[in-house]
Amino acid sequence: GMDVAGEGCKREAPWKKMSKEELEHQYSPSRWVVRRGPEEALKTYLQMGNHATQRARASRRSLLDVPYGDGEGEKLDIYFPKEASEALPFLVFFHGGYWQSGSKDTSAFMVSPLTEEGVAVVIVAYDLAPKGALDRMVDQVTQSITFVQTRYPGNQGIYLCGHSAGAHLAAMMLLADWTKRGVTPNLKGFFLVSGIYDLEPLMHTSENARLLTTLEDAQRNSPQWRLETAPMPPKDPACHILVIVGQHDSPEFHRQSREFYQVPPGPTLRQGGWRASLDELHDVDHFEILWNLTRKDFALTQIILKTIFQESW
Ligand SMILES: N[C@@H](CC(=O)c1ccccc1NC=O)C(=O)O
Repeated sequence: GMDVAGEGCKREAPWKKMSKEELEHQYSPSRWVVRRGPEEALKTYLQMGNHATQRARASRRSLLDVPYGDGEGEKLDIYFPKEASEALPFLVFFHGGYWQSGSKDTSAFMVSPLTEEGVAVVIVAYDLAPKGALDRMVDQVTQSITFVQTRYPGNQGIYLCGHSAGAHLAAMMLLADWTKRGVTPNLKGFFLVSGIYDLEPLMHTSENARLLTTLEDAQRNSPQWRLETAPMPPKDPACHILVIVGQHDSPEFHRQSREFYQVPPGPTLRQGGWRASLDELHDVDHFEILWNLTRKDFALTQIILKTIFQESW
C-alpha cells in the first residue's frame, strides 16, 4: 500500500521492474487519454492552445516577445487585466512538451479567466532540446522569474504554474539560489500540473534519451532527488505548493506526483508551516487538465483563483 511519509523505509523504485515497452507506455501521456485517440488528443491540445492564445492577444492588453535575457529564445508574453495596475498578482506559466516541443505562442490557455479576475499572466518561452539542455532551461526559467520581479517590484505575489515538463521546470525553482540573481522573487505559490519530478526513468525511454546523457544530469535536474538528498527549509512558509494530477494520467505520472508531494517540501514540511497539497482532478487526462483552464468553471481554474485570492476571502 501507500506508505506514510516519515516512515523512513525506502522501497525500490517500481519503474525499475518495468519492461522497456511498459516504461515507454507509462511515459507517453497521449496513450492514456480516454475520450479520443492519441493523435487526436495532441492535435486538439495544439488547436485549443492556438485558439486561446489568439483570443488572449485579441482581447487583452499585452506585451509580447519581451526579452528576459540576451538569448534569442529568451522571450515572454505578459497579459494584463483590464484595470491598469502594477500591484497585481502574477501567474507565470511554463508549458510542457517533454522539453522538446511546445511554444509560448500556443500556451496562453488560462489567460482569459485569470485576467478577468485581476491576475496578470506571463507565458515564458525557453530553449527546447536539442538547442537547450536541461541546465540551460532551468537557468532560463530562473532568469524569467527574476525578470518579472525586477520589472514589477510592486507585484502582489508571483505564482508559478507548469504543465508536465513545465511543472518540472517550475518545481526546480524550489531549489533556486536567488542570492546569485540579486533579487528575490515574491513567490507565493506553485501550481504543479501533471508533472515529472524524477527524471531517471525517462533516461530509459526513446523520446528523452538525448535529453539526459548521464545519471548525474538526471539527478541534478530532478527536484525529487535533490530534495530527498538535501531537504530545504521553506524560504517563505506561507508559500503554497499544489501538486495536481489528472485522473486519467498514467500510473507513473500519479506515482511521480504522489512521491513528490511526500518529500520535503511535502507533508513533512507541512507540519513545519509549508502549505502543500496533492489533488487528483476528476475525469481529466494529461491534456484536458490544461486546455480546460480556458474555462472559469473548471475545478483547477477555481483552485488557482482561490489560492491567489484567499487572503482577501
Ligand atoms: N509525445 C508525447 C507528447 C507529450 O508528452 C506532451 C505534449 C504536450 C504537452 C505536454 C506533453 N508532455 C510533457 O511535457 C505524447 O505522446 O504524449
